Amino acid sequence: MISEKISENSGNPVLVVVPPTHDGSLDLAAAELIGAASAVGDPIALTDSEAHAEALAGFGATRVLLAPGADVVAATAAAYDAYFPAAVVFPHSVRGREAAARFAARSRKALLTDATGLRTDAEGVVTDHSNYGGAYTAVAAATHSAPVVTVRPGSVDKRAEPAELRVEVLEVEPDERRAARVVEVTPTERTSPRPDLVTADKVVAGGVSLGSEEMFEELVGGLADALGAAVGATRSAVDEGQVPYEAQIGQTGVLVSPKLYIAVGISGAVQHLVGMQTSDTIVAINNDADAPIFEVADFGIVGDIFDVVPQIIAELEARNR
Ligand SMILES: Cc1cc2nc3c(=O)[nH]c(=O)nc-3n(C[C@H](O)[C@H](O)[C@H](O)COP(=O)(O)OP(=O)(O)OC[C@H]3O[C@@H](n4cnc5c(N)ncnc54)[C@H](O)[C@@H]3O)c2cc1C
Repeated sequence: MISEKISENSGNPVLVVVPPTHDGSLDLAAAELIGAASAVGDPIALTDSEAHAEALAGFGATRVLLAPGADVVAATAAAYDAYFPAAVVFPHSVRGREAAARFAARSRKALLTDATGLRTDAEGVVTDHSNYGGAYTAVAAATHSAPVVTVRPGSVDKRAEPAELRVEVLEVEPDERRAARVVEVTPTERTSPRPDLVTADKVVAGGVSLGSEEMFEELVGGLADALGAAVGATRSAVDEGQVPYEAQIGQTGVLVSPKLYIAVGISGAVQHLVGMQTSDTIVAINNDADAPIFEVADFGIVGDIFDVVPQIIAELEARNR
């Protein structure tokens, strides 16, 4: 059934795998993944849920493959064999990474992880990767077959034009091989009414120099609220108990890529930079003009955070009134 439809398929398919979520909602990265794939070909989305087909076409998937109840890796293999895409794209999320790695190992394809973009050169699909806090950008390509790519959330601005809804049910052979099974899901209780850190457009992050939980909340929280931003932190601020771990940004925290990132009293250690340096606009406030954060900042204020930040908050509050 599928092979009959291959001839109808557009020239250069790129398979976008949208992994199932624990609550059945559509993966937040879907639009971004389809946008990233559209830079190198015609995005074909693979999902386990018919309920998401319309949204995926709206994001630009020229075809939506449905594989309800199938293991995501087995479904990806079936979709690959049907369409021979130029690349197979997953989100760089916990589920996306796990599925991408299993598919790449099983199908013996190159795995290019944490890409910040896809494009083509004379030889085919290449991916961009930002390393060591943005100090180096690496370009990667597979030496054989289509690459399996995971895309960093929030790193691709491109969005595809909406496409006509074309749905196809994929036939997936039952697979007896071992697969990861989610045994239990315990949602973390969100304690803050502020925007979610990972998906926020604006982030205000603070460092250990805030000195206390109260001061962190007053300055970093206050500036975040004046801007409608999420609150982030360095590991040192978390280690000092100024803010919970869920706010930690960096190598051992979350990766963020907002439109605006304000660093309040943050030195700019490489372990922090890896988590935020793909932000569109970075503003740094630090009293040390030689702090490494200024090397990645678009705008810098050399000054004392205890002087500068209350003035910015007062100015924003006056404008918001
Ligand atoms: C394996 C490993 C993993 C790590 N993972 C992470 C991670 O995920 N995320 C992370 O953030 N870190 C991580 N770290 C820690 C990282 O190396 C740094 O120690 C940490 O990021 C520094 O945090 P900071 O900027 O708050 O503190 P500091 O480096 O101490 O910097 C404080 C800054 O505040 C400035 N300052 C002080 N007082 C004022 C003032 N009054 N006004 C203005 N500026 C002021 C100072 O000039 C300084 O630049 C990791 C480290 C290791 C070894």
